[in-house]
Amino acid sequence: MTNDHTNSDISSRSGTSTLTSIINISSRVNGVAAADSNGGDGCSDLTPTETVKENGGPCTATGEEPYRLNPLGLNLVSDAVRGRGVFSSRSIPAGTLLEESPVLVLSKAEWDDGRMNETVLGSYGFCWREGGMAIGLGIASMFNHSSSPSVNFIRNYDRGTITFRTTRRVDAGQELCICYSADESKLWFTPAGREAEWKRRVEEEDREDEDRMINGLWALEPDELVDAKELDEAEKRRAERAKRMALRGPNGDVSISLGSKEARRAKWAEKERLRQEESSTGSSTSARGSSPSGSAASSSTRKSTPMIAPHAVRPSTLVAATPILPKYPSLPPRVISDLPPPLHSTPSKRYENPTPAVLCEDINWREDGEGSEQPTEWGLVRRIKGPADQEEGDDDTLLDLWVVEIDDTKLMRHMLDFSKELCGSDSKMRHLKRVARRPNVNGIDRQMIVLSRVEVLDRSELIDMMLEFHPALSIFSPFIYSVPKSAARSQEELRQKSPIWPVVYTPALSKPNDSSTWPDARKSWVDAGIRRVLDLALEAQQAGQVPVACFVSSPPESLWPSNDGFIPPTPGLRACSHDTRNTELHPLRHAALNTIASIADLRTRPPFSEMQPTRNGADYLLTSLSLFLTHEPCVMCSMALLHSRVREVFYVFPAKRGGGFEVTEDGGGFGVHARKDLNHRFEVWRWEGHVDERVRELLDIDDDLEV
Ligand SMILES: C[S@@+](CC[C@H](N)C(=O)[O-])C[C@H]1O[C@@H](n2cnc3c(N)ncnc32)[C@H](O)[C@@H]1O
Repeated sequence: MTNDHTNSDISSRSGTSTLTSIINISSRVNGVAAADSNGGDGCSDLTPTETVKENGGPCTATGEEPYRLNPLGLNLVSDAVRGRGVFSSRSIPAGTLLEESPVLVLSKAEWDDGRMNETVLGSYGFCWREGGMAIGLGIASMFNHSSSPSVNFIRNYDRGTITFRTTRRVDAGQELCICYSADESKLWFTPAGREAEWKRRVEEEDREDEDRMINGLWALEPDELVDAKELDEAEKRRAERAKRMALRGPNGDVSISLGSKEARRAKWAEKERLRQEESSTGSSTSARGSSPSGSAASSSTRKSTPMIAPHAVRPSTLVAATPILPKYPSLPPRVISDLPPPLHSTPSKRYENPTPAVLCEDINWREDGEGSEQPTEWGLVRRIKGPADQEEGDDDTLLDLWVVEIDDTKLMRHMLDFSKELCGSDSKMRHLKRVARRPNVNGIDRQMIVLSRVEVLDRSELIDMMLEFHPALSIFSPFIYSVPKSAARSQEELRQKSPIWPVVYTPALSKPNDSSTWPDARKSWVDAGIRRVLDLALEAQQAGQVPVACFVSSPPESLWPSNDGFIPPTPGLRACSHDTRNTELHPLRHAALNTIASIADLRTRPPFSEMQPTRNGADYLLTSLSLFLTHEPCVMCSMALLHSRVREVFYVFPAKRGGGFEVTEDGGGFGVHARKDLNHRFEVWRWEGHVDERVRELLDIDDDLEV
């Protein structure tokens, strides 16, 4: 097949058949016939989905040879939600090169002017250098997205190819996925299985955008108003918002909005209009991924985001940088003498180049737990729960709901539809079955249907809404009923809760609360990590530093958890640091922040710069790493650890005041590592093993010092 032929073949087709052609080309590039060259065992092991054969049609179980894409025995398998994807028909080890796929590169102008986002190719482009876009041939275009990908890709700009390599072992029948974007809110489609979470995020973003827009308009001086109509619209939005707020619970956590689809469509149309206005006035920051072609806006009817695959951005994110920026009232000029005195006496020191990070020595531990250099009386390590863990464990509390009793089966349908519309989006009611059957006093069964949380709607609002939904519902009289606040996490809980109200059963992964069940190898490794930071902190103390130290490392492979979502860490990556505020004359040089900076620095230099990053676009993160600290970190460092996506943290000394992790029974403390309102959680463990009294004294720090 000549190049000319290939090109015309591709451009003359559209949709699925085009891509099937591309795949056939790939097979030939790999020197493999399209038919199975591996003596494979058909598509039965790949159920429940179908295998796509060479002509794009499904392979039936009629003894037909299974289709293999390349010598590794990769298959295309399709399902209704995600479309086609790449599956393995045999076990493939970590680090295997799956394919180096050639790409066709379009410049930014070609992509935008050709309105590619409005074509089928809009979902297939890889961002390329200088704002260009690349369409991958071979299997490149067939990988679906996963947030814990089994395949990594590297763009080879000079060769015009993309290399795909496995990041972990992939078993026969498993799908091979890449990560399009570490931030899933930037995807232009709802990742399968994430619909509920996605809906919640879109709603949150919409609310934020709306706030921004309203506040922005409100902050404009009258003579700066671009258009009086905009002000009207802002006013309308404010009113709408106020109305919706009235339907929210005290935490503002549920939005009950009947017919919200139309509202969202209108809002997005408005955003697109604003975005277009912005790009026509040239004020846009035109980085790819934050500013699609102007033409893309008109495609909003085809799909919500006319953006391209990896690193694409949904429109609501685009508009976050919206045109109408708030204008803050100008502050009175500040008199220099009002300012506090400078924090440091030698300002030149503040901006010294930091010394490059060094890969510190590994810790001394034993797989069998025996014979470490400093055998410890093995101490207990206790898991520190955050507010989210505590809430999940909070199992015996009740929730007040509005319910109705119903015996008329004809009205049942209407009432169920109303209930679905009303409480379907309330995350605090998802654990409840909507109907309960209860024998009443005369022994006759009665049905009850849940409607809403009492704290979200009052009775008269609810009755108005019922009437508006269907006049026949006006005969019902809602009353308050107390139901279990959370799902059943064990069979025992299911038995206890269901007689009160039927709840769903979501068995919890049992998380150990202490180290008693840990394997010896983990005990030995954690012990060695703790010893390392105690030693480092003593050295820091002797050097006149604040005696707080930190060590971060990828855990040895034998200690990796076996759960699906675990992303293997960068092997051998580790760093340590102590607090350096005294020598660097900088108040933010805390041990944890220094260590995060060291990891980011190490990843930019060999050997780590040459390794596959654990996840594209996430090179600076502490993904899957374990971190040891002498002291519970301050809130700032705890947030930095959260932002770095650390996997677990161990520390020895709790903060005397205002640490980032520990929470008190009366609800004090922050529990930054496990909060529902933050987007990452990690495990936190407090070491309660033996620490020499003298060491404790030397490492004691002031009550008020943030570390
Ligand atoms: C580069 S294509 C991947 C191949 C595609 N499945 C096909 O059949 O051609 C990207 C498209 O696949 C779908 N997709 C990929 N990953 C997905 C996921 N995790 N969940 C749902 N759809 C996904 C989306 O429709 C997206 O626009």
